[in-house]
Amino acid sequence: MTLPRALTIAGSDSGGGAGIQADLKTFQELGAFGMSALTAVTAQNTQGVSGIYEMTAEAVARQMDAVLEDIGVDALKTGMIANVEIMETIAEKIRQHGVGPLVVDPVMVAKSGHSLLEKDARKALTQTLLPLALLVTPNLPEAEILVNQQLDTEAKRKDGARRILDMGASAVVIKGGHLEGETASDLFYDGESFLTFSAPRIHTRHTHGTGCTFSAAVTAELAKGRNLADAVYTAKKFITRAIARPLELGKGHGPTNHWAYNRDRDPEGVITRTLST
Ligand SMILES: Nc1ncnc2c1ncn2[C@@H]1O[C@H](COP(=O)(O)OP(=O)(O)O)[C@@H](O)[C@H]1O
Ligand SMILES: Cc1ncc(COP(=O)(O)OP(=O)(O)O)c(N)n1
Repeated sequence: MTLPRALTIAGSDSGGGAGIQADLKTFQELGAFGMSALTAVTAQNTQGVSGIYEMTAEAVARQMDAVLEDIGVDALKTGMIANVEIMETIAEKIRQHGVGPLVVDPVMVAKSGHSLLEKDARKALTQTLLPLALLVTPNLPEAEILVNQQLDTEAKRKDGARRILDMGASAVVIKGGHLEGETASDLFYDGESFLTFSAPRIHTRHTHGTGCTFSAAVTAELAKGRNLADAVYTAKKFITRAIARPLELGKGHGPTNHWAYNRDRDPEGVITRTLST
């Protein structure tokens, strides 16, 4: 038996809702064999981050070599990267091993407000990893930082998406979890067409790790050989179901429910995919 192989290069969330833990749970639920290269250990729960312990760049390089020289990957993603040295090492290893497709989740700040990427590393992201990415998945504040502009209208978000592609990524999804309104709409652009993936907004405080889970789901689907737009559609279904059935864990912003996707079917037609110019 063979399984599609997916690698996450990201930080550990001791609370299990985001980071490596969310990625591996998502890979498993979507039928991919999950592997990891740890960039940092965080002491974290539903109430926030109380400690960050970065790996050395050497440790990240050795983990990637170990996986890529032996097992190989069908798709990979990055999440929390912590600092410029680790970022440059990851880019170098991806080029050296010639692996892809790559999904870059440009994690900068946790919802609890804690910084997960040093400020000087934000600029480095556009020069190192974005040019290697098949897809980059910023949330709205991250997209605004990448293009250094407020993206408070759809027209501005489309312009922002074009500018992110100018930085070298092949496609982008600007995620809509931070938008106001009754739908959670994610804007996809691949240089040819804009697609909006929308789902009803779920009113819950348990949205810790939504971005990690979403990008991991895209990665698992790419590992299976799905095309990019279909991979994003499945990821949207996965995250919507995971948010819709909260586990009510912890005293703060609890994790989403990775278990729900395969066991708790949403009504047909909840996710819409709209083409626009
Ligand atoms: N309350 C919500 N209801 C429905 N979907 C949501 C909600 N919050 C986030 N999402 C979806 O979860 C995914 C992750 O988005 P977002 O929360 O913006 O990312 P991040 O965790 O990186 O801030 C997107 O598909 C977004 O539309
Ligand atoms: C270790 C680690 N990595 C990434 C995040 C950010 O996760 P995200 O999916 O953006 O969700 P929130 O934390 O913003 O809810 C993290 N917190 N920890």
